[in-house]
Amino acid sequence: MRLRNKPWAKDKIAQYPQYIVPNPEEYKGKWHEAFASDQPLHIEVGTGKGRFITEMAKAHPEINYIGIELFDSVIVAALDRLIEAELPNLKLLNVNAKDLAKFFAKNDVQRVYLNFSDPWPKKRHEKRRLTYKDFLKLYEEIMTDGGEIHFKTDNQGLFEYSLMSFSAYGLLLKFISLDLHNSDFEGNIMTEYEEKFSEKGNRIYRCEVKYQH
Ligand SMILES: C[S@@+](CC[C@H](N)C(=O)[O-])C[C@H]1O[C@@H](n2cnc3c(N)ncnc32)[C@H](O)[C@@H]1O
Repeated sequence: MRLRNKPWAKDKIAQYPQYIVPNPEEYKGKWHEAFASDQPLHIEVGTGKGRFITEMAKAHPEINYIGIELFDSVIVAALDRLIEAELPNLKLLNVNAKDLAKFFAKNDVQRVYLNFSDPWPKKRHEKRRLTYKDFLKLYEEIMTDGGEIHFKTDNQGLFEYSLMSFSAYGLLLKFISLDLHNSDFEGNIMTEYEEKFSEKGNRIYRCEVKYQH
């Protein structure tokens, strides 16, 4: 079933401007004002129902987090988690990642998380993949020099494509696991999709890459 934006979700989102920022362009270059703290900022692009970003914010109060999700009918589930957890270091944006440069300036962000991004397997949809070169350029435009992308997926085709895309862009590979759940990687936080796919027996791939300037 295709997820669409829903009026009931819009109404709910409008009630919580302290959690789902209604005017993110106003914080471009000054996100510390939105958080009232100058901590590093990590964002998750395609946050879905928000389990990963909420648990990360609980585990790392010294980092500020923003979860970015296109569909309001999905982000309301992340909003419910945030209302429950009342975390001062987490905010959500109901926007399209292709507009990231409208909301973030160079040096605003230290790290981008991509978890179980939609694979868009058809070649003609390559530009929609969140690891396509145009997105890598966009992340570079909003990150500090040496900023990192942490990426995980169960989709072997998307993982292989992304490794090639990272390499072609000149990103430095810092970490790779071809079977995350059978590795000694510590501190993994499961996303909703990760739980679903690993219960089916799918292998989880993970890598960390770094911009070199
Ligand atoms: C397959 S789901 C994974 C959700 C979550 N990260 C997880 O692992 O459970 C991918 C999510 O990314 C969102 N998404 C895809 N393209 C996006 C874009 N351009 N901007 C914002 N969100 C996007 C989708 O709406 C969807 O909720």
